[in-house]
Amino acid sequence: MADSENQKFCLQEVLDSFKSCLSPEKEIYIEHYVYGWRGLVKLLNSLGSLFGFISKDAVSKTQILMNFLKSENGPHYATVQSMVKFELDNKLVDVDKKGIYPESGCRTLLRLHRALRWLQLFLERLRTSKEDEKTSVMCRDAYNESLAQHHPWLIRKSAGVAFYSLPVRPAFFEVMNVGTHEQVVDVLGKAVPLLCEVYEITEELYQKHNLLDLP
Ligand SMILES: CCCCCCCC/C=C\CCCCCCCC(=O)N[C@@H](COP(=O)(O)O)[C@H](O)/C=C/CCCCCCCCCCCCC
Repeated sequence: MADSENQKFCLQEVLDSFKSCLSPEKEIYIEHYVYGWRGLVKLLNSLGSLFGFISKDAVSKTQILMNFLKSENGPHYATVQSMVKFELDNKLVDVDKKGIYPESGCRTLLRLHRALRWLQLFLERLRTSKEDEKTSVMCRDAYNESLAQHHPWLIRKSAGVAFYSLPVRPAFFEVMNVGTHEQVVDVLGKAVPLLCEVYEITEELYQKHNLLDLP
């Protein structure tokens, strides 16, 4: 595991990464998008071994994208928009069924994009919840409304078991590392619309190119 994934989680840092990933022309910089996810993985790693399989998958997907960025084709992977154009123009995406490009940038980012919807729904629930509401229920409901539709039975069951071990809301707010609970709610109020914007831009782009069901 990279050192950065062992460091202390800070919600503000994650927010800053997702903020930096949007260009003035509303292009999405993959590097900052990946930093945002890596920041979130720090929190996941602090939640215990039941979340290990989720963390492993998130790390592997961010690593695939980073490897593209560092490759000789790196400049084509600067933004989600340029990646989509490059991979489609050069037929580097398995569009209908898995084939010779099982780890294309487009399908890898799609998995994180779907997870971003879960995150958005979960954070909005956290933000508007009352002190005694269960984080496991908020997380499960957000998951069922989003990612679960794309996961097989075994993953859904394992995720469900992990959710039960989530800390209670006040403890979760402490882990965010941004100060008082009012401050956490305030930062969440900024984070949710930002994640929503990044999500919508990607969703529209993928829809336009028929990429929303990549195998
Ligand atoms: C203020 C922050 C509070 C929230 C912090 C959340 C921290 C979450 C960090 C990372 C989220 C994990 C992202 C997971 C990406 C999953 C991508 C995916 O769908 N992968 C599946 C399909 O991939 P392929 O097989 O097609 O390559 C893969 O099969 C999935 C494997 C792992 C299971 C994913 C379950 C995701 C559950 C949602 C995350 C729950 C984390 C709860 C922490 C509060």
